[in-house]
Amino acid sequence: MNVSIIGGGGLVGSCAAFALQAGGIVREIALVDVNQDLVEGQALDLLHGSSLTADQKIYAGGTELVKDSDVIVITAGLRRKPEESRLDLINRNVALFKNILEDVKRVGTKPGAIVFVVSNPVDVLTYLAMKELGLPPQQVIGLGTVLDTTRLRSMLAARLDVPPTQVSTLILGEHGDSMVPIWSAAQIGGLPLEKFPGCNPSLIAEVEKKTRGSGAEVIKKKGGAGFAVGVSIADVVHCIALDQRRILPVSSLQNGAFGLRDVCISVPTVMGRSGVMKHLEIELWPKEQLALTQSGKVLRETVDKVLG
Ligand SMILES: NC(=O)C1=CN([C@@H]2O[C@H](COP(=O)(O)OP(=O)(O)OC[C@H]3O[C@@H](n4cnc5c(N)ncnc54)[C@H](O)[C@@H]3O)[C@@H](O)[C@H]2O)C=CC1
Ligand SMILES: CC(=O)C(=O)O
Repeated sequence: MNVSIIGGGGLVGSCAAFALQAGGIVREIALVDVNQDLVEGQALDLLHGSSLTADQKIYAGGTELVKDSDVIVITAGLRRKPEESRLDLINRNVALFKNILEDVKRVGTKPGAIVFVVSNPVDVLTYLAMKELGLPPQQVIGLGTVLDTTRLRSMLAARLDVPPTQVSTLILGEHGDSMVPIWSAAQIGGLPLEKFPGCNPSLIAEVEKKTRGSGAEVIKKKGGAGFAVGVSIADVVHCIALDQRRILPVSSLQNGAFGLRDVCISVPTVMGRSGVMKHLEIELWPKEQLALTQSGKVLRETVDKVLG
């Protein structure tokens, strides 16, 4: 498995590369960035630790490297400011992103390669990538609400003093202001969250509020998310590499699940070596379904504006 990261010199791209190195599952990690010195420095720094991690090839170069990749991760792009929404970034990031897609098209991709978008606004840019690259929709995904979901799980675990890996909750919808926590399906160690000792509605509301604001909080305090988004990206790449067929809230083109159509948005998605294998639909609480429908509408309207 050969993975390239376009934007690999930046914070998100380099943290993803480090998480992939620590994971030791993928064989090659290629870092691509317009900032040559920075990306060469990142690759060198990673390479220096490779005798203590796994037998991987790690190197930097230009966009031509993506033609040999099984997964092409795109993290290149501008960061939002703390007071900006992810959708506000659209005006600043679309032109840059279209140039990257042109470059990828020019060098070409391997048959079956998965394009994995992380740059924001991720759902809109995933749709753009799917349209511009002309790849089958199952081969184009976005990180969607994978990061939001791990943030929610981790903060709920800390608040209830339980191991984070025992928390099973999900956020669906937009990676942005209209994200939808699915409390109806939340469990801890197989027990329903609402009956879990110490849990109550005000604790749930507090954790939800913290999760919604956590991206902006990290930007304000350290400039942008790195470690958590890095491990989130690696988790999705490992699921693809090992054909694990796990259910992940990645963003992908919808064709009817939860009433969502012609929009890239996060729903429970079975992910394997071929990319998106299946979208799973369950009955939600009516207010959750309504919020998911609304989230899809927000994204559809933005896509209409961007694509004219
Ligand atoms: N989907 C998600 O959950 C998350 C998405 N993000 C998004 O990821 C993106 C990157 O964030 P950071 O890494 O913090 O920014 P950064 O500024 O640290 O890195 C961006 C990198 O992209 C490179 N770049 C710019 N244009 C390029 C091009 N045409 N080709 C190749 N490389 C290019 C820059 O040289 C820079 O190294 C932002 O859009 C941010 O909003 C960040 C965190 C979470
Ligand atoms: C930047 C961003 O999207 C986040 O940290 O959630």
